[in-house]
Amino acid sequence: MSLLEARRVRKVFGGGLWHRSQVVALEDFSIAFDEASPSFIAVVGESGSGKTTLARLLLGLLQPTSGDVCYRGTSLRLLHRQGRRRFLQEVQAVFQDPYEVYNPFYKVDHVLELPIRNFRLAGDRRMARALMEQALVEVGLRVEETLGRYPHQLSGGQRQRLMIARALLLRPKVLIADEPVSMVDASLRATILGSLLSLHREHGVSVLYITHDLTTAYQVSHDIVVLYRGVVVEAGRVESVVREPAHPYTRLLVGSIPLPRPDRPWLGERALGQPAGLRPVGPRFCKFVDRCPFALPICQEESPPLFQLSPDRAVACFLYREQPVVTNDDLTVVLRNRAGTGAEAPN
Ligand SMILES: Nc1ncnc2c1ncn2[C@@H]1O[C@H](COP(=O)(O)OP(=O)(O)OP(=O)(O)O)[C@@H](O)[C@H]1O
Repeated sequence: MSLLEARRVRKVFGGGLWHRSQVVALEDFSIAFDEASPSFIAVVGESGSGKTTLARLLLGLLQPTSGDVCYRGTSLRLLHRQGRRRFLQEVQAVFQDPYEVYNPFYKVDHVLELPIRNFRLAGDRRMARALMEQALVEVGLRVEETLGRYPHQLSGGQRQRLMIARALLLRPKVLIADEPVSMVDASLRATILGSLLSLHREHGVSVLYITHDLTTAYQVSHDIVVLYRGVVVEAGRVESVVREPAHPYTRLLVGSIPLPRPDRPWLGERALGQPAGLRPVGPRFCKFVDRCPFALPICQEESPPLFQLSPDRAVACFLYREQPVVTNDDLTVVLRNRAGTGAEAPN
């Protein structure tokens, strides 16, 4: 049984009488995190692709329109008090702007004291202090420069690392990190991502790293899921997806970033070619059809299922329709087939 699992989760916003205003933020998304085999998965996509919606669904902050999110086999909707408490401890989040989490009237110590108290992590004050100091050191923060200060007295990067320290304190099994480094500068970015990596490697925490930035996803994650307008277009080992992108959208993404790849010239959007000029026909279609230079007539009227390119690689594109279809579009099958666990060194 998975620790945390999304099963064909779909989220539609808006609606009511005005169906035209509906937005399908996420379409039939499945993913699983196993306790025995921790993973480090990046979810990458441009603005509006459904990344934050996915994070909020997995954290139980949003209800799926259909499908379900389960924690240790039980739907989040049906968790009772004790199960919910365990979920809140084992599944932690780090968000883009940690400032919102802080109460400006309390010293930042409060952020660490609260979970220690709520989850009874320490027997006395001395033990609580030791736990706090240990967590700070683990994310590279100096105790004397952090404790005793107010939130505004810390830098954005320090506040973000403090949130990771808080997550670490609770010894979670899964960490959902939604754009954790998009607000910090390049040097801190490496430190924060390093903190996430050591959480994963040294404490066996599964990390879902949500980002619009393919470069950092490539640097830290083991697997990658590429989202385009709420749909998974490609998934697999980050190494193979980035080196040999299969979906035209992934090719576009990879071509638009200056990866440190001397063997591959920077491509840019034009290198992919002009869109084929096909438009959707009817209610179902490939979401990328209007931008795709390789679009086929079938892309106008059917949404492609995930085709399995190799045991650990899948792509939702009719260019690969000769390949077997992944049953139920179940990504978990593909990501579980990864050659090793996240414990091995990523790139
Ligand atoms: N509460 C909401 N009500 C209506 N529409 C919403 C709501 N939340 C998200 N959406 C829509 O759902 C889609 C996916 O949004 P989401 O925030 O998940 O994307 P994202 O990939 O995280 O984008 P960004 O990188 O800009 O944060 C978007 O079209 C967005 O406008």
